[in-house]
Amino acid sequence: MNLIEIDNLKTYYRTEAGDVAAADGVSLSVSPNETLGLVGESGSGKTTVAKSIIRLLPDNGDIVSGTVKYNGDDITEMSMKDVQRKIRWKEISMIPQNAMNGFDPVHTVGAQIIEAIRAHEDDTTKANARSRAKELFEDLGLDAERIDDYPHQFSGGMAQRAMVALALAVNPAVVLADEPTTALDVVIQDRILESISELQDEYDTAMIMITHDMSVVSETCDTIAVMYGGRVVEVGDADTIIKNPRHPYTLGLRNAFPDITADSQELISIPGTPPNLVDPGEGCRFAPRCPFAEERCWEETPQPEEYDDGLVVECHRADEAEMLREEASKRDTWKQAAEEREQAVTDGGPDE
Ligand SMILES: Nc1ncnc2c1ncn2[C@@H]1O[C@H](COP(=O)(O)OP(=O)(O)OP(=O)(O)O)[C@@H](O)[C@H]1O
Repeated sequence: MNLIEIDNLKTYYRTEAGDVAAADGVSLSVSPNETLGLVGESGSGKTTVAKSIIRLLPDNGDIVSGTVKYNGDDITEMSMKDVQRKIRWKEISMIPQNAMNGFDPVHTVGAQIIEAIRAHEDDTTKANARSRAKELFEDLGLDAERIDDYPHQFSGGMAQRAMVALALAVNPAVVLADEPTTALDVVIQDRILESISELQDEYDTAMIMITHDMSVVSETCDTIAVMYGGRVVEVGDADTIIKNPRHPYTLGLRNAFPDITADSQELISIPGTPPNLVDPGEGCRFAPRCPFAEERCWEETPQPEEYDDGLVVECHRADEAEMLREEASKRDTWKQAAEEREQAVTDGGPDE
């Protein structure tokens, strides 16, 4: 049974330029003990999806349609009071992008973890909560004595680990981890990911791991959802997505982290820029950057389709995956497409 079930979620930000369709019809699900990796370039809508789940959107952000069900209850329909009392932190916790911002600077880190534990478990004594906080610190490779330090006394990596401790302290059913290891060195990154997965096994926690780094997801995730321009363009089993994806965008992303695949050694970035989410228009949002775009890709928005490898993909040409994989592994494919596009823009300019 799915713990979290997101169906056709649309979350928009109101701006002077118009509504930014940051999540534009996102459907996803997560079950207990599953780790779902949410990947995609900056601005693709990953954080928006996570913040929508626990209703932590900024003032100009609105869930305009769709549902987010937790254990069958639609979080989007709950009063904010109920979300705060019953869901946020207790059932679903979030490790934010910048851990330092997650802590209150005037209280010690330990005091904040102890308070979180006691706020959700009325019968836990302070001493018990304290020993649990210390245990978590140790699990995460932190010196247990440091729980009496203030947040500013921690380095970035330590604060990040302490944030993981805080997020896990209340044994939530779901943890939303937003780039939990960005800006940390590789050794600490590995250690954090390892600790998270150990604790996850112990408590059967489900996790949504947001990252732009394909190598992080390859190590930790069971399922991967690839976001582009506010939509999930490809989702399925992590191994399959990493080794044999179908969407050209995933193929492009994979090229940027060549160490995760044996057959592509070159580091190739995807030329072009992400779409404008104020008025994305008809057609595939990736078409302007896609080396394989045909006429219909510009005109018809591809709908999600499931293939026999279990992948659900939004691409008109996903059934030609073998050819796409072969061609996408060549630098020239991306370079030529970008050059042709540039030429078309020049040719198509206003007539003098
Ligand atoms: N408060 C806001 N007001 C207006 N637009 C916003 C706001 N927050 C985010 N956006 C826009 O919504 C889109 C999705 O942003 P989001 O932060 O969800 O993406 P992301 O994939 O998590 O990126 P990153 O990895 O940089 O966090 C982007 O175009 C972003 O500029």
